[in-house]
Amino acid sequence: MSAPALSVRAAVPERDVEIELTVPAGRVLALLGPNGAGKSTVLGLAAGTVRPADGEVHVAGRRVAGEGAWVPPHGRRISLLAQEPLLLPHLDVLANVAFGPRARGVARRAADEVARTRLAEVGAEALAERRVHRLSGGQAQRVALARALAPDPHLLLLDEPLSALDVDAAAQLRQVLRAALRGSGRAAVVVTHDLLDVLALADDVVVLEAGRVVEQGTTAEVLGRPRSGFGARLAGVNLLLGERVAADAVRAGDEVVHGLASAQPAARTGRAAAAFSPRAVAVHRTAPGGSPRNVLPVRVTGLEQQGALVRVRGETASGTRLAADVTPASLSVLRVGVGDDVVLVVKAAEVEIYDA
Ligand SMILES: Nc1ncnc2c1ncn2[C@@H]1O[C@H](COP(=O)(O)OP(=O)(O)OP(=O)(O)O)[C@@H](O)[C@H]1O
Repeated sequence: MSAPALSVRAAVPERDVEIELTVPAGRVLALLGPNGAGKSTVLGLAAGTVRPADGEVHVAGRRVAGEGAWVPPHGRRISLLAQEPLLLPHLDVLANVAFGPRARGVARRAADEVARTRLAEVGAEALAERRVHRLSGGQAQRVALARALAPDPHLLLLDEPLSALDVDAAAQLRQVLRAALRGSGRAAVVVTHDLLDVLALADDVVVLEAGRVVEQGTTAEVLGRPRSGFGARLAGVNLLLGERVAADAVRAGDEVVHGLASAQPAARTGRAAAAFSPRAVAVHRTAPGGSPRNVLPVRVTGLEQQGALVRVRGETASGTRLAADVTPASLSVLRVGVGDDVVLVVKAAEVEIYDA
């Protein structure tokens, strides 16, 4: 098996970042997390713009940072595609894309050949002779992608590559990126806030919070069974994390939530998650009597339209954020507003319980 494209086990104490993660050869990792979680720091550790105080960084099996080792950015064979295309304004498109191979000593004709192949790959071969200032935002970002791919890097770093584009241009470039990455043998780390990028591009997901990895797995695992608040919001589910008190029940803060154990638990106790869809939740003013349902008191923190439904956002006394998607009609009967105390009600049959 070939060495991982990237492995990081590093501490950057001045940023309170302590990270361990691996990008296997040929795979695409989505790096997710709230602002200030440490995503840029991880990219910097890989690219060589951030030095770890402790630990090691390996790129394609080579130690590029660690005690007694330091390979500067240009020696790492890592390409970056950032929000802005960062093209050289005085060169035409072909020369921009040929620049990386040329800098690695490839002869001009061969470098131009590589550049044309990469431009064709991103659907921009017709732009080869164009001056950079005459490109649209989407075209420039395609060219920047071709430029990033041209030196045949060990690893591609994508730092919110679509966020400066309008919706249509972003959708097009997402497909171009998908074609360039999925199943190509290329390895990449993509920092994004967009679920569509994760779905289109990522084999694996790492979620960072406050400088630590809080969740990692394949994209299907993380979206199917999130184990962090951020992962749950991305997956669009409600998540309560706590201690298992029975095969089918989790204590989270003051609440015990009953559900269906989706798999044989590893143990009768231990950390567990209770997850359920906002669509499975009803909103009441007071707890309804009768059938055995989970009743979760929250204070309403926001209301927003969600397609034909209204999303009611709330927070439990212990600070867990939950959401319910209800019809406008049911909400108008309740007359619920921000700041009100309500109860969210969900049937046990709608709640999935799993180890966390
Ligand atoms: N140049 C710097 N010097 C010192 N601390 C920094 C520097 N850059 C970032 N930090 C701190 O390091 C921590 C991690 O920041 P980082 O920029 O890696 O997060 P991020 O996940 O990329 O955030 P964002 O989504 O806002 O870009 C934060 O606490 C931040 O304030």
